[in-house]
Amino acid sequence: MTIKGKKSGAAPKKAPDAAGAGEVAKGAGGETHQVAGGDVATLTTAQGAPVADDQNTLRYGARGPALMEDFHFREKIFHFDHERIPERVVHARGYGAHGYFELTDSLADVTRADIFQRVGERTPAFVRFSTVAGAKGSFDLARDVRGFAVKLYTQEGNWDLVGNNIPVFFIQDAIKFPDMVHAVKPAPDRDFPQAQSAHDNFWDFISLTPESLHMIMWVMSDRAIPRSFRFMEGFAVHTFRLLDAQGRSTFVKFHWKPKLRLQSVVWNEAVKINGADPDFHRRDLWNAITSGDFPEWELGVQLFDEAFAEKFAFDVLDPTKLIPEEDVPVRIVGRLVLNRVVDNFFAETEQVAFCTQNVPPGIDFSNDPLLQGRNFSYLDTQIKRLGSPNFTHIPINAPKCPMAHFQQDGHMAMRNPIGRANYEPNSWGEAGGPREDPVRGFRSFAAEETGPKVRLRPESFADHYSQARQFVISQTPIEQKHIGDAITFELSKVERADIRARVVSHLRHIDENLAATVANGLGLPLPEPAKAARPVIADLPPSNALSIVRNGPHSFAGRKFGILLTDGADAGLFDALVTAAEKEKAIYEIVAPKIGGVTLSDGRALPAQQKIDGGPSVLFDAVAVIISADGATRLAGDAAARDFVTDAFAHCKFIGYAAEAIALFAKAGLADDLDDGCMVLKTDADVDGFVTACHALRFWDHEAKVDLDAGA
Ligand code: HEM
Repeated sequence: MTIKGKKSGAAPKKAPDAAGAGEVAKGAGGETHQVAGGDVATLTTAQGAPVADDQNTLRYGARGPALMEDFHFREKIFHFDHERIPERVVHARGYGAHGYFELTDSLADVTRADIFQRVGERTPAFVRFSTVAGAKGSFDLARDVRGFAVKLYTQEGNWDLVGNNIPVFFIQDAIKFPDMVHAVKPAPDRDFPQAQSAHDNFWDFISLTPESLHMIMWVMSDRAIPRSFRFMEGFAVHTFRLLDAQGRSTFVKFHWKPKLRLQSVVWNEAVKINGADPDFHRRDLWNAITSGDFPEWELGVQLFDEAFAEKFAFDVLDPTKLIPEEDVPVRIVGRLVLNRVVDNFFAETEQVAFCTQNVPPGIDFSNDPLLQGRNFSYLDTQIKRLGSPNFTHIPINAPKCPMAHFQQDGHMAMRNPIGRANYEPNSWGEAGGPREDPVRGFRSFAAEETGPKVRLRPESFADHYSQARQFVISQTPIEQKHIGDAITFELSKVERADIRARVVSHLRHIDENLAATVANGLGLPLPEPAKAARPVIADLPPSNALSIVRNGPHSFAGRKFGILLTDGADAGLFDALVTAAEKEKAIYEIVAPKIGGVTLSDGRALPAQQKIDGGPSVLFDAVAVIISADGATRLAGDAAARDFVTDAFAHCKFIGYAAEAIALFAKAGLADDLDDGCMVLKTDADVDGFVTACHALRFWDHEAKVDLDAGA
């Protein structure tokens, strides 16, 4: 059959490109052709052949069928069809950045690890933060543990500190990990709820796994809804070993402490942030780094020996227990600075592969059964996820130190050993490739182990409640209230009443007030206490290090003001606020009725960063409402503007306002509630006072005035 049509490849007419990319031409169908030339590169196929037309498939006649001969189309579509790889089975949603670790205090006395020898030396680092349960496309403010995985490219091999923002874990033995993860992920029949633990399966598992109760207290606290990655701690959780040149061992727990100190949001706010900006945490990290405000953490170590381990009330191999900082102080030995965003999300953040077994000489494992299982799991899952054992060839995973080995071939091998010898021992002398190094090489701690081969949980792991209790009593009253609210909320989503009651039966061992609050919030008779495997140690002292509020920021640096402006807003007040904010190293965004901005009282035009309905107050740490009388009257009729102030109030944020704003507060129902957390701004001194007040985390008194949670 003959199909009539125009010849393909007729050159379109060119004109300068409005988008600034060379010349632009319109094709016969009106489609846009941007044309290479000057500094603009030529588009090619993956084989390097220059492409003439990327808008039209090759076809027989303008309206005829596509031709199989079109290698450019086939290559482009086939590659697109294969773009996806499996997401991580846990921690699927994550965000990474580059930086460095700098040693500030040598650990040469206890370890031969090269990274800990020379004060002032910098080691390149890559960090990936994540949520655990949600899919890759879920939202940032899920109530969840945050992953805090650090890859340190040391001169003696990559060291991965694959941690979380919580120092303990749900389970004591890795064999329970698939069950725990299945339970928290969406139910297999209905595939919901997404990125949430508030459902029957999760709480069923928890209620039958009392070892998880300590971790549960952390996850129900505000630790699980951090303000941003920049304001959270990181922990490697397990007890590791440091080994010196003689092979002597010191136990160690690793901590990351944020320079900006700790800050979280409140639950009602988290729920709204997820709607307003599901990328809240990743955007925050990206913006901080690209604006030069580099996030920073200190690396701390808790060092202890066998003698301490023997006398400690819990087993140091039990990952559901922490060692209070009051018992073993955290020694700061270095700092981690994130100073470069990725060039490409997939190439770096998605393809990075952390693994607990990646340790350099001088660092070693303990017998923690969770750690031992992790060492197996990560490598296995990454071969599946990245498709080949050669994922170590991907630049983000490759060591930055010299390396040589005889591993070869496999899918996507990028650098096979060169030369004739691909085995050892061999007779090829210097050309024979690498050899062992008994001095520099990795050596395991020569632990002497005895005992029968058994499946047996040690009795020293049997105390499930004492540290959970210690965590709760270490919180300030507002933080304790949040824990109660969170458990009540989560259990209110659990359909089976017996599961709700079983959870409360555990809480009775942790804190009777907490158990009573939750039971009351659920409308549940207080159940009998669960059968405890070990009596609770009720007199563990509170630890200040466990509270966020007690470790909150000392300034407003790195935090964000939302400044609501209208036309005619007081220019002097605005300038004073900006000056104070900049002095504080704070960030601010202008929120206005129109994204085009406002005209201030002195006639100056200012663009806005947010339109009022796209910039709710949940996106800010504190707000200022600098609006004219006319603006206040107009905004009083706008639901988004009213929400801006009522939410800021309900979420205990400091509010600074121009006197003219009162009409908006009145309409929002707040006029009678304005208290010390709401400051009228008239003078520069008022503005300074407001910014200083904002140093505190929140003005918690507001929470008593608003009914955020029916269970409270
Ligand atoms: C203290 C307990 C644990 C912590 C702190 C932890 C932490 C993490 C972190 C931070 C990630 C994300 C890494 C990244 O950003 O790519 C991750 C991923 C993962 N974890 Fe864990 N995890 C723990 C327990 C476990 C256990 C017990 C297992 C299995 C036995 C496990 C298996 C995995 C797997 C399979 C991945 C996905 C890795 C990948 O696809 O690259 N984790 N974990």
